[in-house]
Amino acid sequence: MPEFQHEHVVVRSGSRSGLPVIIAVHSTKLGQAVGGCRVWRYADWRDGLADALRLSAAMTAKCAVAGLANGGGKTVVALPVDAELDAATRRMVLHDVADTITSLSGTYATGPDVGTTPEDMAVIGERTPHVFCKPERHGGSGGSSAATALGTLAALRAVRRRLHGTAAFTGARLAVVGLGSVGMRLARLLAAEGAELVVADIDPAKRQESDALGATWVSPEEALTADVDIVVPAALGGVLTADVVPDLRCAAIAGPANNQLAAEDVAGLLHRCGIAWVPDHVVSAGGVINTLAVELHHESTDEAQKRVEAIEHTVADLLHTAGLQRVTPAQAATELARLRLASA
Ligand SMILES: NC(=O)c1ccc[n+]([C@@H]2O[C@H](COP(=O)([O-])OP(=O)(O)OC[C@H]3O[C@@H](n4cnc5c(N)ncnc54)[C@H](O)[C@@H]3O)[C@@H](O)[C@H]2O)c1
Repeated sequence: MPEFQHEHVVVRSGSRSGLPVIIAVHSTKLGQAVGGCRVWRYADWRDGLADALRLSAAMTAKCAVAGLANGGGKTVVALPVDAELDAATRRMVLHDVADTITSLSGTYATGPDVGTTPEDMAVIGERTPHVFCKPERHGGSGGSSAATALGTLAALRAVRRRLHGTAAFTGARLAVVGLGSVGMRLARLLAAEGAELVVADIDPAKRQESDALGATWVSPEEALTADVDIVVPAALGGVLTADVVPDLRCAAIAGPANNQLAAEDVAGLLHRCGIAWVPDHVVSAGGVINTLAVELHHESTDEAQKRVEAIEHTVADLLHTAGLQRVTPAQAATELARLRLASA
């Protein structure tokens, strides 16, 4: 039986919506647990619970590796597969989430995630102060995609330096898979720095802007297996399967998409094939770093940006340690998180 590693897990029927509201607090060893609020459809509410357990543990690792004085948590509202939330029901759900957060006495604060927006955080904020990323007009720092893109760029600089001895992107070849709010911002930043881009998205409407950036538009499968220096997964998880690894032609993979590995052991497989994979929780930490710097520590946007850009050093150190100790960057990140938690 797997060990129960969470400090506190609440599952309750929302008193207004009747929907399952799940909050998993994985760890408060380093400080208040933080993690987004996912409102998503599940075949079984227990799948939502499994998501909350897994994602809250990943938030603990993310905060620890990023050097934040926070722990990991996650909210999941498990909707039935056929559910459509009208505006009134959505408010009820968000107030149910807020009351569940209140019941945790400040040990956990939430923010946006899949299926929620900064506007939703303002609704949660009507009933609890423990919420980040409200829109700026409501006193929050808004969405985190820009900081996540900037942090990803910083991570890619470290990878680029490790591969080619330079952090400049001129002439570097990268494939960005997924041109959503993070991926498109990142593609713009990379194109502005002279990178040669291969890009993909399942939404053909993204093609026009990518053409304007001078990127080569291909299918998502072609982008993943493109002959480039670095593949940047920036869409959904599970893209790195054991089957796809032999077809990969890149030297490294580093992107913000959550849960890129279809199974844990794919990290070892990539390593044996000579492909450096940087864990997504390290690459995508820019959003949470920026939010906490601005909203919790009241730092200026410049100071927050410097913290986000420091992801370059975190990734450089992990790649260096992994090389020295002959372990995967994922193992090096796990060990770093373990040490930071142990010394808390
Ligand atoms: N937004 C953030 O601040 C943040 C922070 C941490 C992690 N992430 C993760 O980064 C990833 C991207 O986040 P986002 O906010 O840009 O999401 P988004 O929903 O704005 O964009 C996702 C994009 O991927 C495309 N897409 C979906 N399936 C695809 C496929 N199979 N192949 C190619 N493209 C596909 C979508 O059409 C969309 O354009 C997600 O995995 C998210 O969980 C985001």
